[in-house]
Amino acid sequence: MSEEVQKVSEEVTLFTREELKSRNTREDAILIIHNGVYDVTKFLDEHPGGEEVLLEMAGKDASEPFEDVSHSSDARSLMKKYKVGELVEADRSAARAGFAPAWTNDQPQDQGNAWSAWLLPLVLGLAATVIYRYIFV
Ligand code: HEM
Repeated sequence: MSEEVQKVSEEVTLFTREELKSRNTREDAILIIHNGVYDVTKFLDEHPGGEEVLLEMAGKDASEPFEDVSHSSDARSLMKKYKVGELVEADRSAARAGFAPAWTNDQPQDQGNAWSAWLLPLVLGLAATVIYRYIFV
């Protein structure tokens, strides 16, 4: 089992962003999506969103526009068919914006906000109590 995994990982072709830059033509179109490298040359005609958008992003990182469109799970499994490799470690982007759970990075910030969220009602409550006592007692 572990041997099999080893074998698969050895077969992954690694690319640098630099060498992919020039692969932006109708005859040779690649996309970078979430650190994966996709050869979409044969997919240009079939893409439901049209070939223009793919050609516009060819040779570049299309992670953001890909997520902006909210592609279906069908689209996500279809893209596996066009995967030809991955970016070298040094060129990978750390954030997988579209896939990151919302709570991962925001937690400390949320806790900070929780404090100020408590403070305002507390001060307003105290002020209301003081005013009430001043007027009615
Ligand atoms: C290998 C990469 C890609 C695959 C396999 C793919 C696949 C698909 C599929 C199957 C659809 C039909 C709707 C759906 O199922 O979500 C679609 C729609 C679309 N895609 Fe892609 N796509 C890819 C990359 C991109 C990129 C990089 C962009 C933008 C630069 C893009 C822009 C669009 C647009 C604008 C639509 C039309 C949405 C609509 O009409 O509602 N796609 N794509």
